[in-house]
Amino acid sequence: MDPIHVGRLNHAYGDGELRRTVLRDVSLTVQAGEVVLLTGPSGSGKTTLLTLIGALRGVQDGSCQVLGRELIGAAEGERVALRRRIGFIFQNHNLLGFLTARQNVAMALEIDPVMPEGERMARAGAMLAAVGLAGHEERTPAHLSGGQRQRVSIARALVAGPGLVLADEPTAALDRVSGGEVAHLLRDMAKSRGTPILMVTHDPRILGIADRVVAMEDGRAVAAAAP
Ligand SMILES: Nc1ncnc2c1ncn2[C@@H]1O[C@H](COP(=O)(O)OP(=O)(O)OP(=O)(O)O)[C@@H](O)[C@H]1O
Repeated sequence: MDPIHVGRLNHAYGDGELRRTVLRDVSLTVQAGEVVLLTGPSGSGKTTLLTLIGALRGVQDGSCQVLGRELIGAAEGERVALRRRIGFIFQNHNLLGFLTARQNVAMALEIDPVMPEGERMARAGAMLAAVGLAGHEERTPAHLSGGQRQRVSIARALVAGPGLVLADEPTAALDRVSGGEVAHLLRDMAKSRGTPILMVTHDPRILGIADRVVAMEDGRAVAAAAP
C-alpha cells in the first residue's frame, strides 16, 4: 500500500457565491521511501493539498488514502490518530519558545503514554545529536539560528518514527547555505529510515533533493518530472 494515494480530489472554500474551487481532479501517489516536492505559483493549492493529506482539514470530494486510511468521511478521532503517525515541519518551525530544544523534541514522544520521562529525554537528545545539534540540547529556540531551529523541527518530526513526513516550505525563511543544508539533512534522515516525504516548496535551490517533482497550477497537478 502506497503511503499516499490521492485520486480525483476536489476541494473548495466558501459557500454560495463565495465558493471557490482550489483543487481540481488532483491525483498523486507517493511511494514508500520517496521524496516528492510539490511546486507551483502562490495560490495554486499546494498547502491545501498538504493539509488534506495531513488530516488537518476534512476531505470533501474524491479519494485521499494516507498510511492505509481513507480520509473521505473520516471522523475527527480517526484524523487525530492519523496525525500522530505523521511528522510535520513548517516554514516558521512552530517550536515552543519557553521549552528547550530537547523538550520540544521530547514533546513528540508524549503520544506514547508508557514511555518514561527519562527515556523520552534521552531519545530526544540522541535525535538532536543525529541532526548535528549535540551540545545545543538545553537552548531555547531564541538562542538558536534559523537553520538550527529547523534542525530541531526535523528532529521533532522524526523522533517518534512517523510513517510519513509532510513539510510546508521548510527552507523559506533560511539563507541559501542553511536552506540547502536543512533540505539535504531532511532527505538523508528520511531516506535512512525509509520515511517518505511530501514537501511544498518555492525554493528552486532544493529541487535536487527530490526523487520526483510535482507541479501545481490553478488547482491541478500539471506535471510530474524527474528533477
Ligand atoms: N481557509 C481558507 N479559506 C478560504 N480560502 C482559502 C483558505 N485557504 C486558502 N485559500 C485560498 O485557496 C487558494 C489556494 O491556497 P493554498 O494556500 O492552498 O495555495 P498555495 O499554492 O499553497 O499558495 P502559497 O504558495 O502562497 O502558500 C488561494 O487562492 C487561497 O487564497
